[in-house]
Amino acid sequence: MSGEDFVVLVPVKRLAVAKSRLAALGDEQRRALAEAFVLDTVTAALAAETVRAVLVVTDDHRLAATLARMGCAVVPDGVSDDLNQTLRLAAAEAVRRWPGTRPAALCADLPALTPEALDEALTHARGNEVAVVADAAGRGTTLYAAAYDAFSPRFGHESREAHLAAGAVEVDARPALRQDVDSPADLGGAMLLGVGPHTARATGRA
Ligand SMILES: Nc1nc2c(ncn2[C@@H]2O[C@H](COP(=O)(O)OP(=O)(O)OP(=O)(O)O)[C@@H](O)[C@H]2O)c(=O)[nH]1
Ligand SMILES: C=C(OP(=O)(O)O)C(=O)O
Repeated sequence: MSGEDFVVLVPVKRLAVAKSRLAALGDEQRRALAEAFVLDTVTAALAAETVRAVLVVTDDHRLAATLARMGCAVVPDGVSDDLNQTLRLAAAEAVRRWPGTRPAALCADLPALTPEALDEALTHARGNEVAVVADAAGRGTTLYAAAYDAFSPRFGHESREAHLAAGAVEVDARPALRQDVDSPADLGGAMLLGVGPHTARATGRA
């Protein structure tokens, strides 16, 4: 598992509009959960042994300040409303700042993520030009890691299939890395796995 050779790129939508599929929980709770998921996700990524740096991409200025205090590098979106192009630009910035590293895009809604789960998947990813981890539903993608020259993510609708069709290799991962939270039911799944402290507080479990 040795070698801090990955820069983890974490895209984060502005909290005012993030996690719209949790709107039924009320605006305050939607926002609190969206923030808690980000904080638990980056806490795990920062602690992973294979990770040289965590580069968060966000236009949320208040959250950016919090994340910088935690030890993340933060850049604004390169373009508006185009997650994949924003990630490509962030990958270029990552390789410029940390030469010799590989970019890996990680979704920001993984409150059960552990450093060990991320290390294990990135270790498997290392042997492939492009590697992905599917979300718990088997339709989306939680992690996309690629050599810089091949870095061309296709996050969005049915992204697992889109990534595989473009030649990515799917790597095994623990549930902690696959359980993204898009809906209230997904939150139940993450709670069963065990969530990080921010999400535990936001759900009243801490
Ligand atoms: N920086 C940035 N991050 C984005 C953007 N769109 C989505 N993301 C992030 O990309 C990941 C997947 O996002 P989505 O599923 O599209 O959005 P979400 O906020 O998680 O959930 P919904 O609003 O319910 O779709 C999450 O980490 C988002 O925060 C964007 O335009 N800019
Ligand atoms: C954008 C994606 O995430 P979500 O499952 O959160 O929509 C995706 O899986 O490609």
